[in-house]
This record gives sequence, C-alpha cells and structure tokens, in this order.
Amino acid sequence: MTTAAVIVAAGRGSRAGGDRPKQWQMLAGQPVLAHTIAAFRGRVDRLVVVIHPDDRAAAQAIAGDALLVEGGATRAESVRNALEALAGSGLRHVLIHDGARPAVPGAVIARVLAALEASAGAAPALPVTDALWRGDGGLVRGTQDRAGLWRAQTPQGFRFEAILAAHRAHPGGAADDVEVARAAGLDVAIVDGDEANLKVTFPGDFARAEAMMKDRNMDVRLGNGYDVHAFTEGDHVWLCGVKVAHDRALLGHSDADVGMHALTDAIYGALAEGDIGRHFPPSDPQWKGAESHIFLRHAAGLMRARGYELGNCDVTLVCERPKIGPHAAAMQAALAAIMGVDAGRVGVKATTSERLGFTGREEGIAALATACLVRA
Ligand SMILES: Nc1ccn([C@@H]2O[C@H](COP(=O)(O)OP(=O)(O)OP(=O)(O)O)[C@@H](O)[C@H]2O)c(=O)n1
Ligand SMILES: C[C@](O)(CO)[C@H](O)COP(=O)(O)O
Repeated sequence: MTTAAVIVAAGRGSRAGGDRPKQWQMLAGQPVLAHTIAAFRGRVDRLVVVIHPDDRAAAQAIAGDALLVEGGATRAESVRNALEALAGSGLRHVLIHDGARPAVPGAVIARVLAALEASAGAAPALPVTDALWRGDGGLVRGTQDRAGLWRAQTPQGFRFEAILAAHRAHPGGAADDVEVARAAGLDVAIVDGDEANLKVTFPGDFARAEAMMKDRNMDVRLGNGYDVHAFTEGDHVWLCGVKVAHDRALLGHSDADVGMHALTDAIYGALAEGDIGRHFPPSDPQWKGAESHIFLRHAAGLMRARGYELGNCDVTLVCERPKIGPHAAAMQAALAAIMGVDAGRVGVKATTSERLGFTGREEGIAALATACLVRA
C-alpha cells in the first residue's frame, strides 16, 4: 500500500445552517460527503473518513470499504486521530482533505500526488486576485499587498511518516496541515487549485458547489473498442479478467483477453489516445504473454491523469461457446476492481452470431465495448 486519503468530516458546520451538519445535507441528490468520498475512489489505495460519533450510522451507509475513525474537538485533532489509525501500515503518502469540499476535481488530486514525488508536502491553492483591505466599523482602514498571497485548498498531501511526526509535535490550533508541516520544517510545494474546489462553509455555497458539478458533468466523452482473437489449442480462455475452462484457447501476443482489450481501447478512444498497440506495441517482446490487466490499468490511470472518471462501460462478447452468463458477474467484478470503480458501472453481456460468420463457426471470439467518461 502506498497512498491513503483522509477525509475529515467530524465538524458540525455551524456557519452553514440547515437541519443537520453540512456534510450530511443533500447536494445533487446525494449527501455532500458521498460526493467527496467518490472523488477519491480509485485514486488512492486506502480511504479513511473521520466522523463525529453521532454520524456513524449515516457514514456506514455511504463509506463502502473506507475505514471510519472518530474525530476530535478541532480539525487538527480529527486529522491526528486518522493518522494514528494509519500508523504502522507502511504508507508512503497521505492526502488530507476536507469532507466539505465535494467538488474537488480529479485533476487537482492528480497534481498533488505528482508533486509529492519531488517534495515532502504539496497542496493546491489559488492566487489572491482581489485587492485586500483591512476594515473596521464598516470602514476601510487600510490596504494589504496581495503579492505572494494564496488561498489554500485541500487535499494537502505529505510523506506519511513526516506529517504524522509533525502532528505529534504540534501544540494545536493550526488552520490546516500545511501549517503543521511547516512548523516541523517540511517544504510544501504549491500546485494549481481550482475554483470548483470550494469549501461549503455558508448557506449559499451549496448552490455554488452544485453548479460546479453540473458544469463538469456536461463534459462527457464516449469511446468504443472492438477486438477479435482466433482460437487455438488449449483448455481455457481469459475473458474480462476471468479464467474460463474451455476446449480451446485464444491466440494472441498477450493473454488474448479479447473483452478486456476492447474495453481498454474504448477508454483510449474516449481520450483520443489511439489503442493498445500505440501504448504497448506488439513488436516489443516485453509484452509477450502479458496479463491484460496491465493495459486496462494503464488506460484507467491515463483517464484519471486527464481529469476524467468512468461514468459507465459496457462489454459485449460475441461467441457460441463458452457460455458467458454464469461468469458475467465475476467478469464485472474483475473489470471494476482493475479500474477502481463500483461494479454497478460495468456491464458484461454476450450474444451468439446465430452460427453465422467466424464467431458462428467457432473460429474465434469477438468483443465490442463502449466507455463513457465524465469530467472528475
Ligand atoms: N472537529 C472538527 C472540525 C472540522 N472538521 C472538518 O474539517 C473540515 C473543514 O472545517 P470547517 O469547514 O471549518 O467545518 P466545520 O467545523 O464543520 O464548520 P464550522 O466551522 O462552520 O462549524 C470539514 O470537512 C469538517 O467536517 C473535523 O473533521 N473535525
Ligand atoms: C483546511 C482549509 O480548508 C484550508 O483552506 C481550511 O483552513 C479549513 O477550514 P476553516 O474554515 O479555516 O476552518
């Protein structure tokens, strides 16, 4: 395991108003916190959500496999509780994010992760663009030079052991984890933040966050993939990540998983990134006999690096035999795990070609796939 995300959501949201804490109010049909958790799925190896003890039942309903940890009286205490819960698990990096920032773009998370390769800490921020005043009693009393001033956002990322030690040594009262890290002498790189990554703080922020999400959901990309592999002698085939016993095998440079290849090409297609052959040339001997999850994992990684997430995908296998129905659920689960998405976003089905053509004559298997990518 290398990277975890800690999502702090134990506050009471007193400034946001409403009949429940802001992270439990609805936004685009789901609790604020459900959007925040979804933004990190598939991007980190482990998720921790820090909750208030009163919210355990609500949190269990949306947390999936995330670890739930109880928070403290301040944000810093909540973060510390999560870091202590992760201590000793061999983590390299940790991203610490406000549960109240539900519209964090995937590209911001990717920028923080990339910057951590060269720095002990990295955090997104936006430069201050408005003039700054000091005011008192309703009057402007002075001005403040804005040069070099930034508006801090999250996720703030750190080498795990370094930020754990920094929190243990800090006296408390820090506004964020960058302050804690700097107090311990760590360098923190600034990466580009995003206006969409606003923190829901006041009542009007719910509508702003929802508008940001709607704009983003309009950026939809479709890709299709098609692949064929011929039968040869053997006793099993690999289809959509599942080994299926059969009286033939599929012939190919890799493991010839025709369904996974079609899906991988559909994702590359949606990104205008060519096909598997461009990224893993068949002329390169290192890919001989390669397991196809390497290709699909790469396509899913590229999708996230470009700031997209999988809306859904659908694979159709065309063959007379083997029968796919009994394996379809396992295939959905295998593809979903490789791409880091819920199985409900992955369709796998099959058809025969009514004994017509090369699939009908059982000379090989064909596969078609469609992938829908949405701006993360
Ligand atoms: N004891 C606390 C306080 C805050 N937070 C979390 O830290 C994030 C940023 O804090 P803020 O926006 O100040 O949230 P609240 O403390 O809930 O809001 P308010 O100050 O308006 O009460 C939020 O996701 C909040 O849930 C936390 O986990 N534990
Ligand atoms: C961590 C933070 O989101 C950085 O902008 C912020 O400091 C926490 O929120 P608060 O409103 O300052 O409590």
